[in-house]
Amino acid sequence: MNVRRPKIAPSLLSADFAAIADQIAMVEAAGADELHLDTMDGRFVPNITWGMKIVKDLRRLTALPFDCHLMIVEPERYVDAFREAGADVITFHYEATPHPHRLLRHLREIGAKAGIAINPGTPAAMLEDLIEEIDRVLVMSVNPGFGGQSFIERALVKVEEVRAVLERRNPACEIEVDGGIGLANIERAVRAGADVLVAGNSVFAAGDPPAALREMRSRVDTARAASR
Ligand SMILES: O=C(CO)[C@@H](O)[C@H](O)COP(=O)(O)O
Repeated sequence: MNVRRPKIAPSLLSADFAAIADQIAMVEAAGADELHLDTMDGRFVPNITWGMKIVKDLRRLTALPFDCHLMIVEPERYVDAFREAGADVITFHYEATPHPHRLLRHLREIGAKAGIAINPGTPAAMLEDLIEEIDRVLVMSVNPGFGGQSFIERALVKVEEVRAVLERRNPACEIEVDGGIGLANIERAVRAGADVLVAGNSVFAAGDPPAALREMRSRVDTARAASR
């Protein structure tokens, strides 16, 4: 049974980068467990965000773990640089490389937590031969590329499927859910088996972001206690 305390990871994609130091300090003070940093290349996804330089500069602002989600083609070309820039968890997309097994092993070799993400159209079963190599499975609950999209309910079934396999073969591995997470679904995501909840717009676009984060924290803890 999974008894870990779920983590909440505000997604900086939705933050105001003109005031990024304040935005990070705000979510850190409100209890964020880690920060989610989305790198997009305009090829794997239609949007473009930031690279290693930004990660390296942000690293100086906080000791919170950095969860770097690479929505890029050929992620193997860049993971070492993201690690050197300060990434703690590096998550690449199953759909973005022909060699996910090799890349997962490499991530552990360079001292990163090895994360792998699956798009809404990718079945959980595609991870079957990788399970023991993974530290974190990221189940996308929107199609990657943009913040503020609607949550795809089917993702919860996928979280349950992944949790069932992990319980048998790799119980230390975490499950992260990313996209459209907010008060309407965060408890259900925890009950399905999620350990890490990424929240972009539901935190940074809220009228009172610290209050929104604290409410999520409270609901997440209640949901985990009830599912024990
Ligand atoms: O990876 C992505 C989007 O592709 C996410 O990390 C978003 O940043 C989540 O934002 P919200 O859906 O929570 O607003």
